[in-house]
Amino acid sequence: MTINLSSLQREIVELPIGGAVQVQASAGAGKTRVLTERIRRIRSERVREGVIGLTFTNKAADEMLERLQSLEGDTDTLWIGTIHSIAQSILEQYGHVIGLPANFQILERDQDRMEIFLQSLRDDGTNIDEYLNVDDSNEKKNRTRVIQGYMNGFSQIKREMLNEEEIAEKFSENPGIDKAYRDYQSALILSNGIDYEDIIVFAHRILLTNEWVADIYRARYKHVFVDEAQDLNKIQYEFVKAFCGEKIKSVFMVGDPDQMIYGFNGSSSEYLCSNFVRDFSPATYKLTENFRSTKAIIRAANTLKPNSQKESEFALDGCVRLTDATDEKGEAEFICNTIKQLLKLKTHDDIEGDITLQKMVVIARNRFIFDNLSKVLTEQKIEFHLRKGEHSLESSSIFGQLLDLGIRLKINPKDWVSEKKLCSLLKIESHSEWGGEKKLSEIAKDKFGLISALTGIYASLLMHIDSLDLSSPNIRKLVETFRSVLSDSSSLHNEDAFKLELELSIRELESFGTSWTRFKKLGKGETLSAFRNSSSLGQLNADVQNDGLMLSTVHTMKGLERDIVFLMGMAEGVFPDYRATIPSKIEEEKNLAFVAFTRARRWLFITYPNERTMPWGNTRRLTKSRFLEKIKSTH
Ligand SMILES: Nc1ncnc2c1ncn2[C@@H]1O[C@H](COP(=O)(O)OP(=O)(O)OP(=O)(O)O)[C@@H](O)[C@H]1O
Repeated sequence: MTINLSSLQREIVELPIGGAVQVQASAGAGKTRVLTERIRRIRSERVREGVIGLTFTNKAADEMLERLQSLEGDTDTLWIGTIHSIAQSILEQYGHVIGLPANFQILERDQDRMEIFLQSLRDDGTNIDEYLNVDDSNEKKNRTRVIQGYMNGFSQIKREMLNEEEIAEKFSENPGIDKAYRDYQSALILSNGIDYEDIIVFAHRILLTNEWVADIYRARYKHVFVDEAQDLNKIQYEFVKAFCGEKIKSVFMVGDPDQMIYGFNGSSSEYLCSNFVRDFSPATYKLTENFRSTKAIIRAANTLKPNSQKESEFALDGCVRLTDATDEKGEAEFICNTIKQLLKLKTHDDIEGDITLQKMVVIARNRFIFDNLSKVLTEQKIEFHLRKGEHSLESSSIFGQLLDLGIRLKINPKDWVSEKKLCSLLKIESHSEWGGEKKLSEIAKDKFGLISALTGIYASLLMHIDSLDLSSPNIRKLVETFRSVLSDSSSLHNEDAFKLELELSIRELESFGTSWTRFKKLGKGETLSAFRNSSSLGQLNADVQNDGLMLSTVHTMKGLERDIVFLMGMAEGVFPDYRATIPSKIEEEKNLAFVAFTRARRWLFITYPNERTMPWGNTRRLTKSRFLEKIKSTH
């Protein structure tokens, strides 16, 4: 297969193999194309040398794999995944060398990590429950925010690899944080849990302190690629560096500083632009030709980031339209009507093939902006779906929750957070403060306080989970058994609530089964623990049928493109977000707006309402977003 490459793109792909390369490329300049083509070239010339490709999202990893699908050769030495999943797999293999238990579990929910923190405070004699137990709801919120502030601090300490002195300096207004942090870490370890940041922190530690482990990987993978490298944070960058050590020099990083949108996660384009240059002395390239968008869109993007991109030789004129509406409903109606007109138009010289809903997307700064639009789309019978983020939805039926909690407990009996939740769901006494003693089958024999026609099924579910073989669980049998048990229960009651709960239980059981099938198909492992951790990292989300018009936040639209883009809610306070008050935050909002504009291939419709209804009923005047100051509608 031959792929079009510009002469500069080709030059990068053809660079001698072995050295480091940095590519800074603007939106639509073909970053992903250059990266995958270079991997293809290395794979064809150095058949035996493994390649590792690091991305930030599972979607990006899947897309890269798809583009490389036709590659010949040993696929065992092509390892494409998110930084987290690759680090996690190092932990699964070699966690023991730094004392990590084999059944460690990723605590992906904020709420679970918070529970661990609260317990560590209780153990330290702090009466945290009394502190949080206040009647005044505002005060309660404030106090919860204080606790959340600590949790954010812990993440920052890990991400930025702060030592004691640096912690004292950074958190000078909160001198207790260092001790709270150490207590939190001990409590996490006691429950065999690790949090997201720990995945990278621990993998980094393994590679740094055990050269022999790092050498095993380095013997296999000789070339490292990092996509969207503008989003690296410190620990992630250091992880890549530790992976390479002195032996791997062939490191290819590509990114666009104008699209750095994860500042809240400690990301900084400095790692791509400065640290990488300092540590690896790469050949450096800049790609500015935008192959994706029409002239009108490139002009609009350049109003935000002057001279960031050039039109490609073949760029069409395209169009950008700015429209305001009286209120949010008016804005939603305008979008719906325009969509209908476009569909009626059927074809246009600017668009290849028919104009369809699949060629369009509506983007907004946050998902709440879609409320009015969703209503109007439903009324007008226009099919749509909201693009989901990376993380799987939590179960909501009791059966689904028990399945999840039961499996967590089966893997890790020390997981007292799950035990507490499971007991509270079944309305039984928690066995002990710290859990870990009671087996699921014993819990199943308890007299549940939960009144439901399904309690017998819940008990047998726990027994069944308890009997699973940890190293090779028969999940298919579990799913089949309970699908038929649940289906047979439909005649037990006629109430709507019961039927709905039953339906949801079956759906959640089936999606659990689908995740297992995906886990096996992707060859992610055999054990129950690997299955759960893979699921925590969002690697097993089923490819849901996404029909009709896509609605997406800017963050979930990153890296994607559509012929026709609607960007709605472009008013001050919404975009930029009202919380962005300092210059660096405003700059990041501008990067987000830049990402939003540049998702469009042909036409961009930007809208904003002049008035907004607040949740308590009042209305508020809105003004046009500062990011539209220099935008002029084209016709
Ligand atoms: N040399 C080329 N000739 C024609 N089209 C190209 C060329 N290079 C890239 N493209 C097309 O331009 C679009 C953008 O490419 P790609 O997605 O690789 O860019 P990107 O730099 O990763 O974009 P972004 O960062 O904005 O998501 C794609 O539709 C791609 O097929």
